[in-house]
Amino acid sequence: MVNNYMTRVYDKLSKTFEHETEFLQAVKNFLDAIEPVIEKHPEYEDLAILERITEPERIISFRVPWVDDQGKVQVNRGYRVQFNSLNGPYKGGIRFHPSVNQSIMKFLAFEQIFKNDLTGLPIGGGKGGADFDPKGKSDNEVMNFTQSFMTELQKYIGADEDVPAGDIGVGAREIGYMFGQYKRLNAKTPGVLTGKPIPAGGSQGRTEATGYGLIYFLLEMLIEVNESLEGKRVMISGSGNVAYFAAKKAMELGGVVVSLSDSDGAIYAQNGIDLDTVKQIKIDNRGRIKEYIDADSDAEYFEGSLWDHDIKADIALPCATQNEINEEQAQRLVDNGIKFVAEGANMPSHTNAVKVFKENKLYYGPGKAANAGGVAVSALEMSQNSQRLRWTTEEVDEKLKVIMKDIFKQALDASNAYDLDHDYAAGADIASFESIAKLMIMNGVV
Ligand SMILES: NC(=O)C1=CN([C@@H]2O[C@H](COP(=O)(O)OP(=O)(O)OC[C@H]3O[C@@H](n4cnc5c(N)ncnc54)[C@H](O)[C@@H]3O)[C@@H](O)[C@H]2O)C=CC1
Ligand SMILES: O=C(O)CCC(=O)C(=O)O
Repeated sequence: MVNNYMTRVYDKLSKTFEHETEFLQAVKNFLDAIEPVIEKHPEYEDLAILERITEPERIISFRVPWVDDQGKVQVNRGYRVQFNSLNGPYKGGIRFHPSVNQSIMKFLAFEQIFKNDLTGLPIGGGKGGADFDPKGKSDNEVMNFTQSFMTELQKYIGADEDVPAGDIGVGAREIGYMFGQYKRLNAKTPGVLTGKPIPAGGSQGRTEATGYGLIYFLLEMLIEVNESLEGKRVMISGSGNVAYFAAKKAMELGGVVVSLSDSDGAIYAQNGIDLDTVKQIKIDNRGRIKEYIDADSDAEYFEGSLWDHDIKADIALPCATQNEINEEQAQRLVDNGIKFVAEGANMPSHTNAVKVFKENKLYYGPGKAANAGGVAVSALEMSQNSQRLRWTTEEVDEKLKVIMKDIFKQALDASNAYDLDHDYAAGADIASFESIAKLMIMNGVV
């Protein structure tokens, strides 16, 4: 970053929020990417475009008291970061994970502004969560916690104000409990949350959307350089919602998925993973991925990170969590033949890892663009709820394909316009920033 205005803004942020490492990382990556746009628009400095875009409209943080199965009172901290509502109601998931803090919430909400803009749908950027660890908790404990979380959160959300959904640790079960509690307190329509169970007003295809959308984005990356998914070896990390449905769609389209993981370790199956077994372990029984090797004697299990192992493959799809790939692990991927990286998770590749991908001319699809299918179908769920309609699985999937194709095109076109040689990360940032900056100017000083 050499532009003086940008440097001043970033320096101030890094002094004020020196402990918010993930937030600063996301902002720095973004500013580096949009530098050519700022150079073209010196008037943005007087309009304080960057100061405004990096300051959340508001951050809500709150106490979440609940009672565990032993009758003991537990307390967690909940958050909702309402970052930017220029494009519509704040939209973004709720994460339940012990690592949740203000920095992680702010980075996710910041990314969401641009991701949501790329979908072309009328949704602003937000994110929320709590430092609650669902691992090992009973169904009753999860419900107690979730109801207490919603009892406070419901004061700040609404179908036209802020529409949360799921993220790590929050799936249809948790959204169902949240929606039940919201209705009990407000007696309002379903549009207040997305990712709801289908009978409670959820959309067909939302559960699958992030993983499927990731593969539709990957297909565009492949087609652009005259390649296909057929026969390609695909490494996937994570084994949650995004990883599972990415694996399913990749296999359907001829890819060979050779790995999955969780926070304890990773499985590797040379000839491809059997997804029915994974479904039984991870989705039906909420178990650990290690159990897979009991059912598949050809598979191996490694403790620790998937990315620490030498696995020959063509495509890597990180679908677990932020900063899961560091510089050294990125170099290992390059050395093992990976040519395409598309991110299902949010910011899974550390900044230095992305540098390695770029230096080695890998095709790199950033999470902000590649994983936008989930929030896009959430916005379609909002549309269906407000029209009191239900679209079929096929209708939703068709719309998702069109949206992912369009997001890829926006990233590619912006990369071409600035002569960036297939830099889809910079392209996605530039395309969405240009659109948001225009909107900021139209809206006056807000
Ligand atoms: N659910 C959605 O619609 C969307 C999710 N994402 C992102 O995708 C990623 C995964 O989310 P979901 O699949 O929804 O969550 P999930 O809770 O269903 O699954 C998370 C997976 O990541 C693994 N994991 C968590 N921490 C880990 C660590 N430190 N090391 C290795 N594995 C770890 C977990 O074991 C689990 O397999 C997150 O970054 C999330 O923000 C992005 C867009 C939408
Ligand atoms: O569907 C949504 O609103 C949440 C999606 C989300 O959290 C994400 O895109 O990271």
